[in-house]
Amino acid sequence: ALLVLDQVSWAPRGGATVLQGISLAIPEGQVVGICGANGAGKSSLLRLIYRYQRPISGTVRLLGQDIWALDGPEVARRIAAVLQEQPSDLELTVEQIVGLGRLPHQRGPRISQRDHEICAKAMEQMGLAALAKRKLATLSGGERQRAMVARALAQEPEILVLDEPTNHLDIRHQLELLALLRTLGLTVITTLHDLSMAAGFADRIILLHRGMVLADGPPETVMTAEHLSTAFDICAHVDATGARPRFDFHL
Ligand SMILES: Nc1ncnc2c1ncn2[C@@H]1O[C@H](COP(=O)(O)OP(=O)(O)OP(=O)(O)O)[C@@H](O)[C@H]1O
Repeated sequence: ALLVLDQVSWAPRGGATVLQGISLAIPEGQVVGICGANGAGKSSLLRLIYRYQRPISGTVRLLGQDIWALDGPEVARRIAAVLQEQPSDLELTVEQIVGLGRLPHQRGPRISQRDHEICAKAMEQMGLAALAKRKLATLSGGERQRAMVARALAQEPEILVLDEPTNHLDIRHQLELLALLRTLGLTVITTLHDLSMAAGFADRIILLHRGMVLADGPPETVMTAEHLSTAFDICAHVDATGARPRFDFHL
């Protein structure tokens, strides 16, 4: 497997355990959706994977190597994270933001022709070519979100980690983004709140519940009425007779 989490636990300093005993092996090219209730630990799990937070026990390994034994730029060349934009990003133009994705690859201060081409392609893929000179502050929420994805693509990673990438996107742009993510041939690990979207998109769903893996596997085995009722503390009904599962939820 490309990425292996072995008995990983995490807690904030002095705080209660947020993630406990997480073991996963993610093969190259797999598209993984992480689902679960608010506070289940989805974003915390992603932060361990893109090496922002260190597990308190267990290891996260990339091709057998503990990611904490790799240096920062090496991790950044191999794992890119798409997060919500930061306030400091807002004054930058789209092409500057996307250019930041090339930083871990640059040897000197100069941006090469190849870097330019890679950034142009990433902006093109995300439908941002016409917005290249615009400051992020002037863009709509969806356009900003697409700029953050373009930056990650410019990083040319092996693993793309995304935290709620469909936030702010209208339904067409949600479908387009998920379709694009599938065509990249990358290993994709993303949190998704929309269960129908997750079921239609991911090869594999990891359903978290109170910091532990409640279910892990193909959408049809994970998205059962029983699992969803437990994970979200609701009454779930799943109609699995069609091409895609249909969900019906009530309290
Ligand atoms: N740095 C931190 N310090 C204290 N508590 C934290 C920290 N990071 C996360 N937590 C707590 O850990 C739990 C899981 O948070 P996390 O953001 O991973 O959940 P999530 O599943 O992504 O939730 P949501 O769907 O609401 O985004 C929450 O109770 C949160 O308050």
